[in-house]
Amino acid sequence: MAETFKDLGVCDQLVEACENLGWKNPSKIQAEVIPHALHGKDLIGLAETGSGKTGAFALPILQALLESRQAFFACVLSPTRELAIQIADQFEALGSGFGIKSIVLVGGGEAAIMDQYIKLARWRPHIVVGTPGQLLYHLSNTKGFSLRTLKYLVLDEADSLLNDEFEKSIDEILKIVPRERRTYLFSATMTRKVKKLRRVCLRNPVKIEVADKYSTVDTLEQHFCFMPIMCKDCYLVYILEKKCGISSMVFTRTGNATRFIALMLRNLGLRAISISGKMAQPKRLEALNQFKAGECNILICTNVASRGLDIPSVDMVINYDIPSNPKDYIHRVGRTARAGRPGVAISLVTDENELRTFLEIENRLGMKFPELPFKKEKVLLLKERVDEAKKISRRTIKESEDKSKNRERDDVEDEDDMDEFLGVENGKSKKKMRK
Ligand SMILES: Nc1ncnc2c1ncn2[C@@H]1O[C@H](COP(=O)(O)OP(=O)(O)OP(=O)(O)O)[C@@H](O)[C@H]1O
Repeated sequence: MAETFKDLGVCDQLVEACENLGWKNPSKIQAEVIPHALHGKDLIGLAETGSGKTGAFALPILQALLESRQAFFACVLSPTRELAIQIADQFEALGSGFGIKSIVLVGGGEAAIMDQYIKLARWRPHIVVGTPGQLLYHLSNTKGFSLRTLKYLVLDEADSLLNDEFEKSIDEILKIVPRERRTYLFSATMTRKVKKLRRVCLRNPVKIEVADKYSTVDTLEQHFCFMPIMCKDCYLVYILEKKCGISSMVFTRTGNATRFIALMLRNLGLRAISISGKMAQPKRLEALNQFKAGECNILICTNVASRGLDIPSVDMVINYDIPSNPKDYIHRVGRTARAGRPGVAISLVTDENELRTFLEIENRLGMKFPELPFKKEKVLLLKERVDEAKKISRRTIKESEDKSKNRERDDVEDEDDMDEFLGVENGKSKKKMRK
């Protein structure tokens, strides 16, 4: 196997860019993928979380771009906004030294759309990274932006993008982009459903699997902990306090739970922050940046943060709620133990249902995880503090909900005053509009 990026055929400029990032040697997936990519092949790349898949597709695209520069040369699709931003950062880090421009097309309100609109029109970036919906929005609404000359299409987290949720938008995008292009699909968990893969119109793709279909990395220590649901928060706090100072991600099922748990932990003096799909984009980014910068060392999140996010400092992942399938488990726990580093994953199992799901996960991975030997009496010493913290969180949430209800009511009353002022007829039509 090739020892260096140069051996793989990577050009000197990009070898230097890799060195600047501290990438001395190619990772396994990079070593396998890059030569095929440089020979112009379509690719399906399957490798563990944190194994350098982004570099595996970014380097060949950048090399081709350096040979013939062109606006809107490549498009990378991602299922989440945060991942899209991260992929664009990687292209920038590797390519900005030679003037490669990339843009991120993700939702985030009118200001974001305007900013993207201006950049697309005036800047004409080489690399477009985005979520399918926002890319389609710009393809339909932004003058002068088209992917008619696109040379490379990448579906990162391809199995997620080929799911029902994105089916319509991906099909629309595939209709728009030229058939004469290179197509790359990458993920740590890939669909084997040929029908799904066929939709993407790959041409004699080379399939590179550096991992078994379902696997986690060797440097990840995995455990579970069984407890009655009533004590779950005490166990969470116990673990986080025991491992205080390290950086952790805690996964829950719902956005409401992320908010509640983050408040509870903060009331206990822990530096926690939450992120979920329910939050407005600027808040999501702000929370993520605070976590990345180490201002908060505990991120409470939903699956929105489970795929692709590369935050090297994450030491521990806690499944507060068990993920509903092995794939989600792999992506969640893959937020730690990245690029050869060590990491710990702990799953909190509270009832028979969760236990069944957890056993399924173990089966699919072909592993048995040890149970953490916590002394229940010791954990329950926390109960009073935790209950008090929960009470305060509930009150805080109720107060903020009441405040926003009052604000809404004030807005409606303001409109009613305006209706009165404008006359009944006008008022009626306004109310209709409001409905
Ligand atoms: N050749 C390399 N040498 C050292 N570090 C590398 C190399 N290639 C990539 N990395 C680093 O490894 C980390 C993980 O890379 P990346 O995010 O591309 O993983 P991934 O395989 O896409 O993971 P996931 O499946 O979770 O999306 C990043 O911090 C990246 O900078």
